[in-house]
Amino acid sequence: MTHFVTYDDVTDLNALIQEGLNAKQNPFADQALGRNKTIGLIFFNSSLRTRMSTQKAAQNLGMNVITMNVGQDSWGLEMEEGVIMNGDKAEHVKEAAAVVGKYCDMVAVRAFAGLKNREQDYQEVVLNQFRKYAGVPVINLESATRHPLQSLADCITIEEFKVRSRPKVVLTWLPHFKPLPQAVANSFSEWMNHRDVEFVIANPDGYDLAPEFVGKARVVHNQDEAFEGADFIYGKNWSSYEQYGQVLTQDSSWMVTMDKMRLTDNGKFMHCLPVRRNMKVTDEVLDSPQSLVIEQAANREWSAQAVLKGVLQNL
Ligand SMILES: NCCC[C@H](NC(=O)CCC(=O)O)C(=O)O
Ligand SMILES: NC(=O)OP(=O)(O)O
Repeated sequence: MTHFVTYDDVTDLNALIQEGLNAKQNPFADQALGRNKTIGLIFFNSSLRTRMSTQKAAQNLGMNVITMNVGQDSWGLEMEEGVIMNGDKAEHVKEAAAVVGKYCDMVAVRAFAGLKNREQDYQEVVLNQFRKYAGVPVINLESATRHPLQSLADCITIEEFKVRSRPKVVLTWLPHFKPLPQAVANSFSEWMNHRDVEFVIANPDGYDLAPEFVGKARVVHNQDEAFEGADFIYGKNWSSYEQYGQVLTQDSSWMVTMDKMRLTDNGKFMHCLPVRRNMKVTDEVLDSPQSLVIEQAANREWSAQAVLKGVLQNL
């Protein structure tokens, strides 16, 4: 693996899932592989899981880790080419990425969607600028349109907990008062489209994801109908793609409750976290044995380790 930015960087998903499961069984088997190698973790946005699990995975592989929060620890970075830099950004990504690439053997970047300009967000400017100028492999820690380390952890979790060979997996929109990115939902859909699952997306009118991410999924606008017989309920809020970045409704009837979970076939509840309790999903669901959110977050370590191993092997 050279870069890990989209699903297209994966050559064999089953093998990558197996790598994650192997790492979970034997975390320190590849300690020698990352010796004297350094990963830079660059954050333009907040993080708990991605930051800690990626650092842990790198350390399990014997790597050194340098973490930086852009705009707090470092200078603000200009992304646009050819501009007069007379604003609040003191450094251009051309120099910054190139310099980081000198200190690090690979660079991992988190840069969320701005949710103001759809074309700009969907061009993945920040990730692509790092790819262009860092001169080392780039790993996506959640970009404007995708969160592939999350999706790999989700695949691992579904593999571990499925009770039938072709489970029914439902990605459902949840209510939230803030506009959130589509990245987690896009990515989950992209990856589920490559799995042997019955995949359904449930969202209110006006919240359909971009067609290239929906793929062959069945989209329904009735949550109860989607939940019937489901094995996995994957909850996430996202702002509208059509009316880009807008909150069109906060309809609380889309919150996941135990009554909703009873429509499933003893289904499991998944969410990437952080989750706002009793707004997106009730305490009762999150605190029940049907919730997999902690196991899912734990699998972020093994997902990151599988990917970093693949990149190290290709250096
Ligand atoms: N990395 C996991 C999700 C990150 C982000 N959530 C958030 O920003 C939640 C913020 C809040 O609930 O205030 C998102 O939806 O893409
Ligand atoms: N799920 C996830 O990416 O969590 P963080 O935003 O805390 O990293």
